[in-house]
Amino acid sequence: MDDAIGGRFIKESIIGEGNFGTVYRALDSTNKKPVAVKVEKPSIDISQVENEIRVLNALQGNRGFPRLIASGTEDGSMYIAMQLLGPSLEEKFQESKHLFSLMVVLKIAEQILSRIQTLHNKLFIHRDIKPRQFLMSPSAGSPTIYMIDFGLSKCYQNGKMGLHIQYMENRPFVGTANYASINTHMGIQQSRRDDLESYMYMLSYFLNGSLPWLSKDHSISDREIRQIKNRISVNELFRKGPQELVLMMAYIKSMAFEDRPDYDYLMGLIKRMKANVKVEKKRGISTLSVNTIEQKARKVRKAITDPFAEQPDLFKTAKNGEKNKNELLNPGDEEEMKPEPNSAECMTEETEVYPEIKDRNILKTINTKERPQSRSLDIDAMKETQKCYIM
Ligand SMILES: Nc1ncnc2c1ncn2[C@@H]1O[C@H](COP(=O)(O)OP(=O)(O)OP(=O)(O)O)[C@@H](O)[C@H]1O
Repeated sequence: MDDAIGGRFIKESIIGEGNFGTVYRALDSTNKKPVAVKVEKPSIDISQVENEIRVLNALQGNRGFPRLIASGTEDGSMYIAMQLLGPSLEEKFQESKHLFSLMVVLKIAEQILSRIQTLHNKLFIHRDIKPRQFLMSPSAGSPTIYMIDFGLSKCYQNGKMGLHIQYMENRPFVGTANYASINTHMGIQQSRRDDLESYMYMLSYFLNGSLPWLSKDHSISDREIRQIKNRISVNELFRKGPQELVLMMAYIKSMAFEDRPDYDYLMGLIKRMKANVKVEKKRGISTLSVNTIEQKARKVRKAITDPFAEQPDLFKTAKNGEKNKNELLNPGDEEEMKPEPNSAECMTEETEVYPEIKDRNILKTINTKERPQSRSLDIDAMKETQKCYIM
């Protein structure tokens, strides 16, 4: 028991090592059940785990977020014990040789949008959306995808009046370059729209098997990634998918800094694509048939300039009760999509809940194993997050 974290969690193996700590598979000595324990590196000046605990606390009881079991300090490092989850979407994607069917991508899209909506309803933005942050359910056959890693999350609503955080420029980079929004690259304060832009890059990655700025030898700089993102058209990014994906991206790119995303609009587009895939599958048409996509593209392209415009009814809806034969996710995930109630869970207090951060000029830029990526710790932003008082 000497080696047990917090005198309770017996380390079994390392399941993940991030920039800011190590995640262990451990045994909870109180009930002999396996858990995941994240222990922060002692060298971290500002505790991301502390931030993560606050956000995860607010999310407890919502589907698709790991259960918080315990937290504390071990040898001066913060730790968090949580529900043990399965492999990440990145691992699943690599296992399937970078090939997900369109239906699988759409099911992933549906679940992740729901997770983002829940997080946003709790008044937090994630700021590091990428395939590694989504883990499969630990039990085989369960369709639930979990969102993890809230170390960089931030409250986007300030003050008791519920005011949105202010638009700012020259912000230090926070996130992962490959999936960061263009505005994040440009140093613009992140808001809900940026989580959604990262989400769309993730969907493009799953659909195309890669992203135009991913380089195998990690030789590309963050600046070059931003330049390619700026250059590439939305049509190109989703050339292998239905044009609804282009509409989704066009809508997200049209959002203003403080805008509340229209999650229903986005979810509606995903559902329409899913229904169409089912119809096409029944008719024996490949869901990635270029001709089919081109035909639809011609009808939809006109509408792209106005993402709110009434769209032509491109897709017939699937018959009720139609069975879904899918490879990665099982039937029943519609159940997952029950709208999350709107609730305000983070509020700033005029007095700070956590101690003043002394050195405001520290900026850490830490490169991950998966270069080209950078993930930085923004002290000012962390301070703001620390001011988010969770009721
Ligand atoms: N609850 C969990 N169950 C199972 N595995 C987990 C769990 N939480 C994290 N992991 C694994 O540990 C890895 C690192 O976790 P996490 O992303 O939370 O840490 P991090 O230090 O912030 O990492 P990074 O800097 O790479 O984002 C994850 O990619 C995942 O594989």
